[in-house]
Amino acid sequence: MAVAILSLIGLAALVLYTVLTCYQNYRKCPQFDGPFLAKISGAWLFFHTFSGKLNEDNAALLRNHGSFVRISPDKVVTNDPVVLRHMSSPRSDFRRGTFYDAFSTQPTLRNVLSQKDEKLHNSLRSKLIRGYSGKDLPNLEADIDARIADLVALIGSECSNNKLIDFSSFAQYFTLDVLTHISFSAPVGYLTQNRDVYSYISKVSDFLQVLELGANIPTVQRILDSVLMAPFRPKITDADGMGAMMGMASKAVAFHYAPDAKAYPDMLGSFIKHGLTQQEAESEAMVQVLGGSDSTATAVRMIMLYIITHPEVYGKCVKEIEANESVFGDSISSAASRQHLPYVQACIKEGLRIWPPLQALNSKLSPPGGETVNGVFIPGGIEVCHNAYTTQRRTEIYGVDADQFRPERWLEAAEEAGKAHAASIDQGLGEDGVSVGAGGDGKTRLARMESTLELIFGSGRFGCLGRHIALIELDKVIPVLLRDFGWAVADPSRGIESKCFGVFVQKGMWLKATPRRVHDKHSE
Ligand code: HEM
Repeated sequence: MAVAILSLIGLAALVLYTVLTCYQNYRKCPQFDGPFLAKISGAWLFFHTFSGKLNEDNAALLRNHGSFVRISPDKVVTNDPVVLRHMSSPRSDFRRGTFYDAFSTQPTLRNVLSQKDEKLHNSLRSKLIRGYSGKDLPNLEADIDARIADLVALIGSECSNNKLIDFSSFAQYFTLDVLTHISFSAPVGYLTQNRDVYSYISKVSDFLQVLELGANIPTVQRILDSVLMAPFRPKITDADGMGAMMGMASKAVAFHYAPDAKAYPDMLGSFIKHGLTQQEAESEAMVQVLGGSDSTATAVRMIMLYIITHPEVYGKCVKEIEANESVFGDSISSAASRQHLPYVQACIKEGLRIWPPLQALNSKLSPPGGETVNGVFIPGGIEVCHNAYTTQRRTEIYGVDADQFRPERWLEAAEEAGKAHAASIDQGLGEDGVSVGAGGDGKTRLARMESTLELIFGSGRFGCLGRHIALIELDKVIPVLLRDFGWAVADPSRGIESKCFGVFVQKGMWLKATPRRVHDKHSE
């Protein structure tokens, strides 16, 4: 009897505690609407992150509830460009949210992506900026050309064996080889070996789901950072996966820091020149690979997929490239692509818009007293997250057909603004690497579209450092692939399998390629 009474009291206490916690959670920002479960606990966000389609679920909520929706007790998601730009602007009191805690390769060592202290972040950024902006990389384009030549040679050899191409893998082989080449002067050779070296891609794909759960749910991150999890963390001695890639980066760093090492004209060489320590360099090397390979691979895949599945668009691209054949060599420079291929450039922009390659929450924390931004009061201590999918489909910015892939919108807006064609989106990066987007207020439709598109790379003091490199890759590789091969989706009933864990895990993009041009392999 006594046991039964004690159990009942215990149960009642538990119920009371749960109810009080849920009520306290609810009170944090009751003014924002959202699913009931999200207002009282982190469960909604946990399950929707786990599902691999949080981006779409948040998009559906934003379509129903307006520009702010609550997705956990202290998190709201938005697609308001004014708010997004404000939070990252140099003088804003918003800070990085808990999201960024997940991106340290070791719990105690912060890198540029995970550093939340503003001063330390600024100082780190200033040491990295010349490497990322390409200013210290005299061979940047030539190195990318060499890897494009490998990609073309690989596709050519698969064609001659009459094989279908798994373009989802090839796109990532390409971006991994480019990044390891320009970062450490040592491409891994994914393309030449035509295989997932270190099983990096397959293992990291599984790891991304855990990474995203940690980024979105602080309790999960605390568990991942605990000593209990230490044995399961990637180590540089691992034979495969992320650990093996860290091992490779660590060797490259040691090589660069050796007492008798020469000054290499690569990103690591630039970081050393600007004062990065060896330990910091190891951590930054992994940010480059993790931050830059999946995102750019998704961009290459989706831009290609949208072009080749829109016959009229595809035809116009090929016509434009053929008309300019005489100005290109085997490779196509970024400048030539931007100057001579306005329609292809519009396709690149439209592809990045319709499918932003990174759709993570990138939460920013409101200042202690709260702040009113664009007419909305955000209480203190609330994390404001981004939904890139719907930001890039805002009809008042892109037009009523914003849900459609229609590259012409960029050329029409440019004509309206009295320009020959829409500029590349790589135009707004200041000397210090802080984006200087116009904001769009009172500007032409083109300026509003461009400054909104820029948000796919973040903005202001947190804007993507690798944007310039990613855009050069796209300027070059998309026209070369369209010039050198004819493309068709192998199974029209299936395009690509995609899961979103902030970055996309994409598989099964089977294409049929047909050579259109005889070319020599022109690598290195
Ligand atoms: C199309 C490709 C890419 C997209 C869409 C993209 C997007 C982004 C976004 C949204 C952020 C976070 C912004 C924020 O926190 O608010 C970011 C940060 C970052 N990205 Fe990229 N990125 C791309 C390619 C790359 C590449 C190729 C590299 C490396 C070469 C790279 C390196 C970085 C770094 C280092 C940061 C952290 C910057 C900082 O904290 O100051 N990214 N990127």
